[in-house]
Amino acid sequence: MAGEPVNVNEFQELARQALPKMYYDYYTGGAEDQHTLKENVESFRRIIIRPRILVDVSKIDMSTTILGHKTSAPIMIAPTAMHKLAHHEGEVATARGAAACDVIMGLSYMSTCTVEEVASSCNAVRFFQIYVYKRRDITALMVHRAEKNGFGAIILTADTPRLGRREADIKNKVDVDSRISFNNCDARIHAITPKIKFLEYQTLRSCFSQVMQTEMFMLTDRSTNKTLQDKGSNIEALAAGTFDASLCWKDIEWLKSITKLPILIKGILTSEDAIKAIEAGVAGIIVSNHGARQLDYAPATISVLEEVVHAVQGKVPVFYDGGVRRGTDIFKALALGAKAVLIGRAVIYGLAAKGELGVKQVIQMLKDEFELTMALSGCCSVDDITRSHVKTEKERFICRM
Ligand SMILES: Cc1cc2nc3c(=O)[nH]c(=O)nc-3n(C[C@H](O)[C@H](O)[C@H](O)COP(=O)(O)O)c2cc1C
Ligand SMILES: CCCCC(=O)C(=O)O
Repeated sequence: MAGEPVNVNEFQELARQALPKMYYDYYTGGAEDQHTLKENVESFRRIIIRPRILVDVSKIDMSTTILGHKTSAPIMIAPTAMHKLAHHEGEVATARGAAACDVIMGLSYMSTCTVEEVASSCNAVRFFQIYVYKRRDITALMVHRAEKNGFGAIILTADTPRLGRREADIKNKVDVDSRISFNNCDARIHAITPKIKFLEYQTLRSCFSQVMQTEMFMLTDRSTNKTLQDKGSNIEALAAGTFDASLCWKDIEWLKSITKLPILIKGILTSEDAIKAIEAGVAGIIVSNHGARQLDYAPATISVLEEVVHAVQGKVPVFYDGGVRRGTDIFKALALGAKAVLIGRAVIYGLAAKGELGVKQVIQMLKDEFELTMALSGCCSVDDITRSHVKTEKERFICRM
């Protein structure tokens, strides 16, 4: 590619060049046929913007407030795992990029920098995403560490009782570089499980096999005594061994009992679940299909946003993620009722291409595109963006009838 990247797709190409194939595939991939993966992006293309003209757009204000935090634009960093696979500075670089652009940083439970490192690296407003482990005590400790380190909310990811089937990862037998470990987990294990304090976490692989003895991970197929790594995705195996597939609605009560932080629930795709989430007392909903990495043939996220927004009736803010690659996508999601969007892969592409600078450039690019979209649509503030600014495919179809 000649010159500097001018859009997210060009950053994706730089990331492809920068990363070992195994990691690039992990970051970009979706589940099974990757039908939903394509639809997440394609469905945005089928929504048309209805611009208004002759509005004074000489001043555009993109800022908004998310759970009481003022932010420069309705954009957050989605929690995504293991940023050190993309860049040696990992989540610290991502958080600094977010801080530089004055947007909120979502930190993954499966991060390769600790909550303490991220907290001390910059002043980004940060939310902490959790998976709930079979070992609830471990998850509780992670929540307390996030709380102690000034995180502003807990994002409970609720669409991952098991990891989706990502076939590239299976083929690649995706594994993690031996210099990298889930630092958050390491520190946590040392802190709360004195019995295994003596263990050396030299490599992630040895971490896996050692921790297996504590029955947190079950990386060994007991019938053949072969590690799963010989068979398929190590990341899937990690999730299978640690994530609590019995997690259900009543557990939100448990989460509320261990933290005062507001809880956002991530992974809602239906009005039924949106209503349950409100009944459970969450502070906000993230409409998400996990970047199409979980259930293939789940709906494209943008196609169900409005259903959820209607069910929620303004009781809590509704956030959106999935397939956002352009400022116009952000505009469309807001027009359909989202308070803000979370950006997953696009940020990783920036990180892989250029570290902190790349994260900053990707977010800035999306902000610039969004600002231009607002101006060309006749919207001066995010509150000016209304449902009448877009037409969905269904509405266009009805018009033709
Ligand atoms: C490589 C990768 C890792 C992810 N890891 C996590 C994670 O650790 N926790 C989580 O809740 N979601 C995770 N997600 C899902 C994102 O938070 C988000 O829902 C998704 O990336 C949004 O779609 P997009 O990538 O098209 O923007 C991950 C997504 C990707 C692509
Ligand atoms: C065990 C790590 C899971 C990270 C994740 O959520 C994803 O890859 O989508």
